[in-house]
This record gives sequence, structure tokens and C-alpha cells, in this order.
Amino acid sequence: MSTTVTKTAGVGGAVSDAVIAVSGLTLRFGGLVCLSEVELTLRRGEILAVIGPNGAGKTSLFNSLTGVYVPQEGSITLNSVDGNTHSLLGRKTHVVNRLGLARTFQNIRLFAALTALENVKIAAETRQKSGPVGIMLGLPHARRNERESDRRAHELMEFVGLGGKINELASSLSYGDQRRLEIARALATDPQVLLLDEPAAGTNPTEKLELADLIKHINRELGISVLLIEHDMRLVMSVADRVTVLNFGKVIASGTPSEVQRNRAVVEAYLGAEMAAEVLDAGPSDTGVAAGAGVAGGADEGKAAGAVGGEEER
Ligand SMILES: Nc1ncnc2c1ncn2[C@@H]1O[C@H](COP(=O)(O)OP(=O)(O)OP(=O)(O)O)[C@@H](O)[C@H]1O
Repeated sequence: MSTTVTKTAGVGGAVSDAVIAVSGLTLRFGGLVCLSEVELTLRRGEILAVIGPNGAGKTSLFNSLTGVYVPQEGSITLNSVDGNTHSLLGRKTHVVNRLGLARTFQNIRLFAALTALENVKIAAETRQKSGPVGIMLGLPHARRNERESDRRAHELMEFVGLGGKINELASSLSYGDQRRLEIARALATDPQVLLLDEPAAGTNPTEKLELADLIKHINRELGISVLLIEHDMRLVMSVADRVTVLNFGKVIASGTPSEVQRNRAVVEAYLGAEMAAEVLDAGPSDTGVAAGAGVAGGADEGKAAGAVGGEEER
């Protein structure tokens, strides 16, 4: 597919507020409708969480954004910081990455036999223009690019808090450190948008708190817009500016974390209609707590039940 590049027609020439705009996105596998007319906007500079019960379509949405799946209907638009607009639908994964989207995976995918630094350096090198011949021949520009990748990889290892572990094998790092390393690797491709697919899965409570800080630093210090899939509601509520909720492939709510916590459709999706009615009708003083517990359900019910405290941490 050829690259569509057009200038964004913003008011007064301004770049659009939406860095990613998804509209009418429908993805089917045979008779299974995995995503149905999904509408979603990631605003420039924000952290948007995508939540929903197991099988709601969250990872399929990420796969559609990054060219792994090709939805049958709808559009996915990237409004670049340089003012250009790109259609991402059906693009190859490496093209999407070059255009400015980087992701991490639900199941960690690192080069286990390489050191932590090498994992990040390889990603940084994808940004360089030197081909394999230039590198083999040790041409000056190739050597310069290699030094630059090395410098960038060191910098990012420090940034994610792994500065003291650059020479350790990726496979020997703790689970929490491997998740950080995946994030450093994604950052090495210099993205405008970072997609994090359950970054807290398998991490301990301390690592979760550190991860929340890291996500906020990435967003605020590097100016990267973040799309976050996460079951841990304490984490979601502590970092997200807005939340979009999927259920059976459909968007059932979008809003601030506290709006979503109190949304009847959302609480029903997690608890079922009967129990949702019980908790939501319990009275205004209980509503936040009840809804919080409701949104906290799904795969991670026990952990997420603590989500009600997360709102207070913001
Ligand atoms: N390649 C595929 N072929 C067939 N069905 C698929 C495929 N990928 C996803 N699905 C189906 O699409 C639905 C949504 O799955 P998806 O993994 O996107 O959900 P999810 O919200 O990320 O779930 P979880 O929270 O458990 O990770 C599920 O019913 C899943 O079985």
C-alpha cells in the first residue's frame, strides 16, 4: 500500500488535537465480530486507557493500529506532529513504527540471549539510515550512526531505571525489569505514540507503582502520547487522563476515570446487571466505591478491587 501523506487541515493551520483518530472500525474473524464500529480518539499529549473485560477486543484494537490485523471497515488516522496525516489501516507493522507508533506486548517479546543494552540498541538502529554494507565496511557515517544508537540506548536505559543493568542478559532480568526494558526498546524507535499492552501484568505492587511513575515521566518529559491497555485499575486510575471502555468489541463508555467508574453500562459489563443495580443504587456516598469495585472486575478482580484507592492518589 502506498503512503498517503496529506497536510492536516487544522483551524488556522494548527495540527489536529487528535494524534490518533479511529472511526467506524470493524474487525471480523469469520462470523466473530471482534471490533464493532469502534470510535476512539487519542489526544495529543494525553494518556488514554483502554479497559474492558477479557475478550473485549483491546489487544485486537492494538493489533489493528499496528498493522497486525487489517479491519474490514473504518479508518485509523495518525495526525503527525509535523502536520501530516497518515492512514494507518492495513499498513505494514514496520511502516506504522516508522510513522511514529511503538508498542509493547502482553507477552514480553525480548531477544532473550542479548544483553539489555543490545535489545535497545537494535531498536535504536532501526532509526538510522546506514545499511548493512556500510556497517560491514566501517564507513564513517555508519560508525557515526552506531555511536549515536549506542548513546541513545544508554540514555534510555538510564531513563527507565535500568542504567545499572545494561550488560545483563535480557532473560536474567526480573519480570518488572523486562517490562521496563520492553518500554525502553519501544522508546528507542522515537515514537510520537506509545501503545502499552498490559505493562503491569505479572509485576509486584512496588513494580506497579514504579511503572505508574515511568508512564507519567514518558508522557510528561518526553511528550509522548500514551495508549494503555491495563486490567490493574489502581494503575489506570492513577495515570490515565481519560478512559475508553470496550465490551464485546464495542465502545460502551468514554470519559475521565471517575466518570467511567460511575457509568452504569461499564459497571454492568463487569458485574452483570443485577449486581450493578445493587451497587449503583446503594446511594451517592457509596457510588464511587461500588463503581470502582465494578470496573475493577474482569481478569484481575482481586487486585483491581483496590482501585477505589487509586482515584485518591491522582
Ligand atoms: N486472530 C484471531 N482469530 C480469531 N479470533 C480472534 C483473533 N484474535 C482475537 N480473536 C478474538 O477476538 C476477541 C477479542 O480478543 P482480544 O484478545 O482482542 O481481547 P482482549 O480484550 O485483549 O482480552 P484480554 O483482556 O483477555 O487480553 C476474542 O473473542 C478473541 O478470541
